[in-house]
Amino acid sequence: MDLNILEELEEVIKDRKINPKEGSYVSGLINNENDILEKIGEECTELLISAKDNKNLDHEAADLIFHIMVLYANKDREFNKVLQELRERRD
Ligand SMILES: N=c1c2ncn([C@@H]3O[C@H](COP(=O)(O)OP(=O)(O)OP(=O)(O)O)[C@@H](O)[C@H]3O)c2ncn1[C@@H]1O[C@H](COP(=O)(O)O)[C@@H](O)[C@H]1O
Repeated sequence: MDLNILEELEEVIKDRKINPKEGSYVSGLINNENDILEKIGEECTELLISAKDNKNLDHEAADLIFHIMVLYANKDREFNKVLQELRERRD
């Protein structure tokens, strides 16, 4: 499993927060937690529909994970906490 992509993506998201970039999707969304949460709500619904239709599941799951990562960056919370949480749940 390629977990490096999560680290790379987290770095880009954090950088967009500190150094806003013209035309950047992340820069436009970050710092506005209500917008981020609204987007996560939409992405959850899109994931449910795609699962029921058996269509675009990977695309929609990636969208949801990405937006959760934006939320974590906005809260200055390491996404690694999620991975740690899963690790701690292991039997
Ligand atoms: N991984 C993503 C990523 N995933 C989803 N999105 C955006 O999230 C939005 C999702 O919106 P919607 O679900 O409403 O769907 P949509 O607009 O119809 O587009 P789809 O994604 O469904 O095709 C789209 O505008 C996508 O472009 C992303 N935008 C950026 N990234 C990463 O973030 C990095 C920085 O991006 P910028 O901030 O734009 O430079 C990029 O290099 C990418 O690695």
